[in-house]
Amino acid sequence: MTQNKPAYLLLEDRTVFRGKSFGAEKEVVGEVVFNTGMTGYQEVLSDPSYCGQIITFTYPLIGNYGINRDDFEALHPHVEALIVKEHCTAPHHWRKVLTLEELLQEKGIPGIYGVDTRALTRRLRMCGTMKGMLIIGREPKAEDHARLEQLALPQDQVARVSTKNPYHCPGRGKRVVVLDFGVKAGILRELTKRQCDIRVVPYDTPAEEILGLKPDGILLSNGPGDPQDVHQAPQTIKSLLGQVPIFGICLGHQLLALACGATTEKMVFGHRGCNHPVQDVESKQTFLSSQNHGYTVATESLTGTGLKVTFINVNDQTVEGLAHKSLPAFSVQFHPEAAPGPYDTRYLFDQFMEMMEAFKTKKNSTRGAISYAT
Ligand SMILES: NC(=O)CC[C@H](N)C(=O)O
Repeated sequence: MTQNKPAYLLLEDRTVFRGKSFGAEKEVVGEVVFNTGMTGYQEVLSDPSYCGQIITFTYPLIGNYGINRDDFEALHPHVEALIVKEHCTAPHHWRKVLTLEELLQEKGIPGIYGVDTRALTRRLRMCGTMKGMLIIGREPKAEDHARLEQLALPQDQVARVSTKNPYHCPGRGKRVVVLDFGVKAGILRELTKRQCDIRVVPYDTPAEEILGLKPDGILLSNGPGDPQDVHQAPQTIKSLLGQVPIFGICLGHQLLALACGATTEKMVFGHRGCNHPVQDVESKQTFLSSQNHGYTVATESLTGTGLKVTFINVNDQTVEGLAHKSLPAFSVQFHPEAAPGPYDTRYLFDQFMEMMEAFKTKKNSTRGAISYAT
């Protein structure tokens, strides 16, 4: 039990935040990012896209409804550490099976509480996300900072979180191959609700193997890290484009853009939370969306790619959605499956279903056509 040992977060810019330890007693290094959601800590903790990151929540009380059996987005959380103002030791909810601290201990994840998370968030907003080191039971030393500066953040997070073996979630409807870059359970849930027959395959599955599964559509999942580190994915997606309808979510959206020749860039502090407004460029309708990303598609790189912008972020005008102008492929930077967050954009899964149906109908009608020699 590590509760109440002094603990420190040392940032790359030498700032130190002091708090107390809870969860596992472990010194870790990661990219420190902030999430502005008021609820949904269990989904956030278990979202594979946070692999390698230390999360601080801007909401001051975390853990007040405990941890339940239903809301995990992956079997094992991949987050490096958690930083909160206050963690609740006596949560109350009828679905509660563990406290937040019990989960952190069980999964070997360290946490710090009692931190001025407002000041930490302001620092990250001003200076951008940066590397951080968690130190427990002793004050940070100059050598720690030197070590932190030298340590490179990992680049293999997708390989770490993607499934090692293909698996099948049977259904009566459309066959969807999910290219797993770190898929959230929420995405599979939305496909299952629509009766899809789902084949989840590892992130590095070759295009021929994917097409060999005879999919009606391909879903490019969310995932951690820099999209430019997933080297073979853009080439695979390029070979699939036009052959089968494609829907990309978050990392999947960024990889679709790379496959079409656009570029991605790192944002200063990213978008992580449940209330990010996005606007449909055509209808001008605004939706609230759930988001978790630190990279974005560079708007100026879209010229000549065949892609058009379908959604923009209302706060900073960054690209939030893309569609191919002539091929059946579209993508969003935000999370239509929510988990956690608002369900405003869940209709995009229906749009994917319609795209698969239209593509199948068109293919069948051209396959059966008789051509006459003239
Ligand atoms: N949720 C995601 O898929 C995140 C995508 C990517 N890792 C980013 O941070 O931008």
